[in-house]
Amino acid sequence: MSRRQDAARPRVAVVGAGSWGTTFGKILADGGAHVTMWARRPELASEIQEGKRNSEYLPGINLPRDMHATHHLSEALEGAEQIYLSIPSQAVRQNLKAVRPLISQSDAPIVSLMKGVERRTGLRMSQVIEQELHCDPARIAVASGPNLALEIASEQPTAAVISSTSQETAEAVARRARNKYFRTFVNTDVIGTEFGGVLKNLIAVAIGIVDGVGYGENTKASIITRGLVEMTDFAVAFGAQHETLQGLAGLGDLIATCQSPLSRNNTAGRLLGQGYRFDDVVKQMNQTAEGLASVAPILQLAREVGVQMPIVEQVKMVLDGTMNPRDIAPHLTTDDDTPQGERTTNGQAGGGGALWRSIQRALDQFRNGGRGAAGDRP
Ligand SMILES: NC(=O)C1=CN([C@@H]2O[C@H](COP(=O)(O)OP(=O)(O)OC[C@H]3O[C@@H](n4cnc5c(N)ncnc54)[C@H](O)[C@@H]3O)[C@@H](O)[C@H]2O)C=CC1
Ligand SMILES: O=C(CO)COP(=O)(O)O
Repeated sequence: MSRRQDAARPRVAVVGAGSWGTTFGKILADGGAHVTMWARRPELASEIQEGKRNSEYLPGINLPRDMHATHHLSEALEGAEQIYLSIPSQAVRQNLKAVRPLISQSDAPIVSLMKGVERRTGLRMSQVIEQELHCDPARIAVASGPNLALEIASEQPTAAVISSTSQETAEAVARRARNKYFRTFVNTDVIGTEFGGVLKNLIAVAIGIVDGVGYGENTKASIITRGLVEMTDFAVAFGAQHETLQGLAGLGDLIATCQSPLSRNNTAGRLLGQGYRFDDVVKQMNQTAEGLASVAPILQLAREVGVQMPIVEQVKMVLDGTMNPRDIAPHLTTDDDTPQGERTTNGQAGGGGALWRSIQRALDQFRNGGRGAAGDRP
């Protein structure tokens, strides 16, 4: 590609050059954008810029020849029409403080690729972005779904959902963030989409734990199924749509993360199940396992709205060293003595659920102006 052709392409910035940031940069570049990655470490920026590799996070992957990288934030953000953020959730606020003065003249959409909540505040990443950048929520989007970085970097066909309270923002981002191997749907349920990504990490830690102990498929299927109920109850209590949790950002991501040894949350859980202590697990993980930091704030939020999360509670006890990993599986309900009904939906269960879903669909179509944008609706 000539310099002139390169300059004519829409510019986007990706802040964070770990496994997901770099993979998303590749998605965007393969979709036709002029991508500049920001890497915190100069040596990583130069490996991407010069060698078109990120050997620490994406071994064996060749990055697009026209993908750029810098360790100067101002260079990465200059002229960006869309800005994607992919840094560990606990570091987002401090990084946004550096981003803010550099984009004061810009109204570019800000897209969160992260799947954690802030430990100190319990806030979702879109809320932290809104606070730190003082921007209209309609400018913020989040991307989520069954998106194990290394598989996508190998160009295996994958779907994701882009969510924003503004349908227009969601569609603009979804149009940019797609290519022949990466398909993006849209929705306007930011709460459900973000919480889906956060909560499936906690269930994936539980799955890792029982895997590490040596339990088999029945145990894992039981935890995945009951885990989805916990995820749904929690997210709906905070205003999410039930259906979002059945879609790519909920069930889809839950399946991928719970099944794959590529998942860092699953891997962290497996080490705990094998008997490693929490501190040793953290030392062994050289990549981000968001679930470990999200457990405590999620349980705090659950208590505030009166939602019971027996599986997540047990994950916390294993992390704290107060429960033997072997004991996690039998306690799948909150009350082991009294048999519970197998409730799989929230308050709109039964006949009301179908009616509710058709009302939601009608509302969605109305919001889309009858254009039938590809919503992520099962
Ligand atoms: N890797 C994956 O398959 C996927 C990850 N995600 C989410 O993407 C987010 C980022 O995760 P990954 O890229 O996987 O993590 P990673 O561990 O691969 O990379 C994190 C990057 O952030 C940098 N970093 C660490 N501390 C920092 C700080 N204080 N300030 C600035 N940069 C810092 C690291 O140097 C590294 O480049 C997480 O929220 C994760 O849940 C979402 C979908 C898929
Ligand atoms: O979010 C992911 C897949 O969708 C990645 O999961 P891990 O962070 O557990 O690797």
